[in-house]
Amino acid sequence: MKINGTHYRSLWWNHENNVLEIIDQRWLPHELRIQQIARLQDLATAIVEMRVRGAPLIGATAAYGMALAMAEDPSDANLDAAWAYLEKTRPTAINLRWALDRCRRALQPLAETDRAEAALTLAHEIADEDVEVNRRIGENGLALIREIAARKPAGEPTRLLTHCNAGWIATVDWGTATSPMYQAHDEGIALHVWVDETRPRNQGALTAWELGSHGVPHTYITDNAGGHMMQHGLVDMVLIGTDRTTRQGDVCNKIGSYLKALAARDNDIPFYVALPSSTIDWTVSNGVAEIPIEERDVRETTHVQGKTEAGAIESVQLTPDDTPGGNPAFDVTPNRLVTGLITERGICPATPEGLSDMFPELARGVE
Ligand SMILES: CSC[C@@H](O)[C@@H](O)C(=O)COP(=O)(O)O
Repeated sequence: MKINGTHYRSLWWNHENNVLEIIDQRWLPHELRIQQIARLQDLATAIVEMRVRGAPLIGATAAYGMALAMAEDPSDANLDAAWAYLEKTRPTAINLRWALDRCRRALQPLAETDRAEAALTLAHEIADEDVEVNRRIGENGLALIREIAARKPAGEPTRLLTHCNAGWIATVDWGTATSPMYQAHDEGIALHVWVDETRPRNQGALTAWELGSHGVPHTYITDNAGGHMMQHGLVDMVLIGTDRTTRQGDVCNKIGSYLKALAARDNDIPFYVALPSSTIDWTVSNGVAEIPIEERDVRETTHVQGKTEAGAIESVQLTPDDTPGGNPAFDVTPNRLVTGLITERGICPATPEGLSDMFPELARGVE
């Protein structure tokens, strides 16, 4: 999507210097900083520190990590070592393992001399595919928004609520939850998006920045405001992304998503989740019992980063000195609270049958 009129992806390969370039998201929305990455270790740090973040982008970044590793040492031992090293960078988003498995499967049978080039080609392929898949998710979600918009009184916008940042910078381009929003806006449908701040890391500020750059009307609200907005008829649909979706349709996403699903159910508001099939973990069923939830540094809860009046980006402490903090980064919304899953192939119910009918060949992979 565009930043100040220039089209960007969230990461790209610099062919001149043979390095990966990323947007370092720690400084957004206040500063656009690009980082060049030439070493596997730096790429892993970028994932751990959330310079790159969002499930699909983590997957694409990891594929470039495998390419950097193969350029350094294409041996079998290093192929396995790079897989293991990258796999432990973040535990919840399954796109990470999906991309690493795909790379290892493709590279293992090749001669060592061919691996570096093949790994880079594959990383480009994974990145390009992500863009196309998200564009299609947008088309499928757009059909839903059109239906809701058609029922609205003239002059009233369709009001969506989103949580976290499932936007273009959480993917290679388009985003998952935001892709239908961008496409609806571009088609001329009047939209208004309620953007949850998403404490503790405030990914809502990233979503607000994205939507603002594209001209989509939106309002940044506190995480606690959503239920109130729903009770007052101000939300037509909740639309979020996911980091891991189980084979029965449970959805693991940024902490706080579950509470929005509960409020949506209580108010009879459709709750949709947008995802590429690479976010489905066919090996797990019960999300609450089986998905590992990342526990992040408590400093993310006790401190907050923002821009001072003088324009400097600074971190300040919110809590008394030495306050113990807890920071589970994701939660699971059980499938019974999910109205539907918007995928690149279409919209399906969040049920075992819904998913296996939509992706029979993937579902069969573990049966
Ligand atoms: C298209 S991204 C979907 C999810 O990855 C997104 O909603 C999310 O939870 C991101 O978490 P983050 O911790 O910022 O990587």
